Amino acid sequence: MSTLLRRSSNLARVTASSLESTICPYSSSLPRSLPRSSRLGASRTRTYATVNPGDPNEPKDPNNEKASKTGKSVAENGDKQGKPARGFEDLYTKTGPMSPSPQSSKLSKEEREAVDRLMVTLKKGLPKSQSKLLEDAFNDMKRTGIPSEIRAIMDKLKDGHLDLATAAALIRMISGISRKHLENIKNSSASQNEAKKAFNFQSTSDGQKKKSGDSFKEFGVNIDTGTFIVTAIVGYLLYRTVMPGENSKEITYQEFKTTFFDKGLVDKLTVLNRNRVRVDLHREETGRMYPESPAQHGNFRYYFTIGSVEAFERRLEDAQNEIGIPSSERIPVSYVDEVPWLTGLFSFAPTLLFIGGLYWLSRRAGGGGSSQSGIFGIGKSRAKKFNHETDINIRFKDVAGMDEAKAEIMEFVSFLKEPGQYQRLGAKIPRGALLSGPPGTGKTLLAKATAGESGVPFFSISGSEFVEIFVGVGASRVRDLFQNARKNAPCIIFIDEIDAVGKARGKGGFSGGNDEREGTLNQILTEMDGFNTTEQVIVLAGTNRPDVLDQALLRPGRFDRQIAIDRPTMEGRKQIFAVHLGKIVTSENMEHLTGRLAALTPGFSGADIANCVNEAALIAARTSADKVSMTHFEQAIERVIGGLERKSLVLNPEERRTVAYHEAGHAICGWFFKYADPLLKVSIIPRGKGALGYAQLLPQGDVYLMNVNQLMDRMAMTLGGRVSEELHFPTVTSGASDDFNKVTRMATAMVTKWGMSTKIGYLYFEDDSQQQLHKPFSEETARNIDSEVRRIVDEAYKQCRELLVEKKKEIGLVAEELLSKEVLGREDLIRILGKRPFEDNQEFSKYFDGPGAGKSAPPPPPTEPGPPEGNSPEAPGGAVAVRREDMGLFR
Ligand SMILES: Nc1ncnc2c1ncn2[C@@H]1O[C@H](COP(=O)(O)OP(=O)(O)OP(=O)(O)O)[C@@H](O)[C@H]1O
Repeated sequence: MSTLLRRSSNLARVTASSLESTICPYSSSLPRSLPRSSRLGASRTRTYATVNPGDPNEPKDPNNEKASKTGKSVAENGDKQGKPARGFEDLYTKTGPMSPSPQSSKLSKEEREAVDRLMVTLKKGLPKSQSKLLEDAFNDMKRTGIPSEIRAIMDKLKDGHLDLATAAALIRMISGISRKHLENIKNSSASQNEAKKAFNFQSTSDGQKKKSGDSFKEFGVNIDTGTFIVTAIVGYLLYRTVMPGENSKEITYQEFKTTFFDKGLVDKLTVLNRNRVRVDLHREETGRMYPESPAQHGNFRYYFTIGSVEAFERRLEDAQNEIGIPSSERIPVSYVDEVPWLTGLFSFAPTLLFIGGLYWLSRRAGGGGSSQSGIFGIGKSRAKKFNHETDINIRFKDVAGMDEAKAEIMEFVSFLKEPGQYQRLGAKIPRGALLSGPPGTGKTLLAKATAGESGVPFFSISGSEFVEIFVGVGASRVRDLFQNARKNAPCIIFIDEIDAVGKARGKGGFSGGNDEREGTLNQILTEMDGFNTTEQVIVLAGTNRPDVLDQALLRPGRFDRQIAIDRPTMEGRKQIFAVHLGKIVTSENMEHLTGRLAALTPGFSGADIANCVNEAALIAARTSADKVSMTHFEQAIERVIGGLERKSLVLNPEERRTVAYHEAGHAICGWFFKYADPLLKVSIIPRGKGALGYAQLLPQGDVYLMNVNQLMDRMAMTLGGRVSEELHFPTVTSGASDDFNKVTRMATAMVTKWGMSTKIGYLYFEDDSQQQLHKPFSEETARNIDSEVRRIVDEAYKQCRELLVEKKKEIGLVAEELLSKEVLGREDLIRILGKRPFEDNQEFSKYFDGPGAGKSAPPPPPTEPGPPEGNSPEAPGGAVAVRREDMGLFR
């Protein structure tokens, strides 16, 4: 047989006979000669691979037919059957993002099968609704084919080429498809509904529904649809082209020669990158000879490796000479330097990364429940709009206390209600008001009440919501917010925590990179300037740190009014309790209850009070009580101040004894020092963090100033625990460390801030808490401060020791009773120690010694006006305001 093969004239015969004998032994209808012309084979192969839309053998799509009659494209017909895959429509129309080609290219059978396989794989990883969408997209694609431009690109890819121009065309086309798709869907409410259904998205519930925000929301949803289609196309292309296992097979040169070349099946050869040869076969002949072979499929190729091009050419030449192929019919060989697919893909990577990144950002920016989703909503304001008719039911009556602040802000209300009255007289209303004060003092509440009273919409946003990682987003959100507000005028904008964006510029310190924040602030400044005097938009802002704000914000014409809202006074607390107790079921006498609770909670903010009332109700519910009683309120306050009872913490008897004597020391001091605050309760039940016991002393009303006597008594009382330990035990414990901390800070403040040391004089030195490199005083002054602090503390110690030595027996009585009962109230102390030898403040006596006071169950919780520490905020005029955080328990 080998001799025969060497004779070229016998080739056809041998090939035919071998076919007859090995594959189709009974077929006599085979052509006697097989085509040698590679061109003929190639054209047949192409016809097989790509079915032309006009191919008479293809079943005719009625819509296509109709379309061709009317001159319309498939997409333009738009009915169910003929509708192209969503996102492809414009590729068939003149207005599409691509060149106006009305051509589409149907998928071949094998391509349809490949799409099915791909679909099965992809669907595995998708949720149901989305896999349905993907299936629809693929089915549409199978039904209507793919745009001819994509076909062209695929053909190129099939040939193994991926030049940059093709890659760019692909990207351009895909982005064109998705852009056009989005535009279409945005304009088409029908499509919106479909997308909504598919994704089961919730619609927003607020009143803005019809406004621009919503279209963005749906826009965001449809991005997904577009993405699916684009994904489908890219996935398909990649699948068809990248999966080498399906489309190619490596063989050796010997296999190539004996299996294909010698049998005349080779159509053409392509030398790739000078080291590999791709074999294109005559499909039909191969199919006949090897019906099982994948080589008969349109895009299947064999490859073999060569050592060098010269050697390959020589071998091929010899082989062709051997079988006698005339030079005119030699197998064509072409040479291609191609970018391998993976390399090509890598060159794609930046673009893909970019597209993926944008997509991811769009998802991220759309999160957080904002009314806009997608990258397109990133510059939109996230302010929540409260509708005055439905959402804001807060009025001034709900804001207790702060009468001055209310009076101040009332002017805004009357301007919004009756602007004419002001405008007639040529008065300009202040643009905005800055509400400043500690957390939870009711700033937001007051702003809401202002909106509620004036009956206008209320936009609420927090300063931090302006800030994004992108430069310019903050400013754009500010612009959007003010634009919205102008459209809804008259209205109120409330920017909470404005210090997040309103910090003084140029004070970034080492942090740098504050451009975005500054840009946002500048935009706020500009917008506030931008209102004309008749525009009824009031800007209210809240902050805990008015001191750090940029001065430009505070100048007249911007936040003209600065309203300081401090923690409520005794009277304020009563009113706030009254507001919150309104919702609670209790049979206590309201007047007495609110007064007593207010007395128990010096330094509490409105939010603390609201929390206490709620806690009390929870405690009552936990104990299945049918109403909330004084006991519950007191337990709640104790819990808020002292922390949770730590029942699991079991002290050994010796420790328990030490704690009892320590607390008894504090209690005796509180009882017998004239200027100490009256004692309310002593306990040796561990609570909160590290408190093994505590003595609770209650300030007689709100304290704003303290004199030297009060300070000395308080320091002496603070040292009472340690002194008692010294008097009753052979050694002392570490339990007094917190007391020493307080005493030292108090004495230091007396020396360095309050001018209470004659040696240092009337000087004020900043705290050293910021670890300044250079102390603002000399070494000598430092030594003097040290010695003065020491002297004051020593004096307090002496004072305390003198008292406790004298009252050693009483300490023992209190401590032993404490050991047996764990908690002693005021009544117990009166029983053990007799009446306090000093007159108590009337208000205090009314709630704690009066006729009603005894009724209240186990005495209440811990609070004690904190020592006027060095860092405690000072009220105007140097008065020291008592803050809740300054209040400590005498542990
Ligand atoms: N004067 C008040 N009257 C009634 N309730 C109050 C008052 N002040 C505060 N509250 C209660 O405290 C809660 C929190 O108050 P709000 O949010 O207004 O504090 P804020 O000053 O804005 O706090 P932050 O500075 O932390 O934002 C309110 O919802 C309300 O229940």
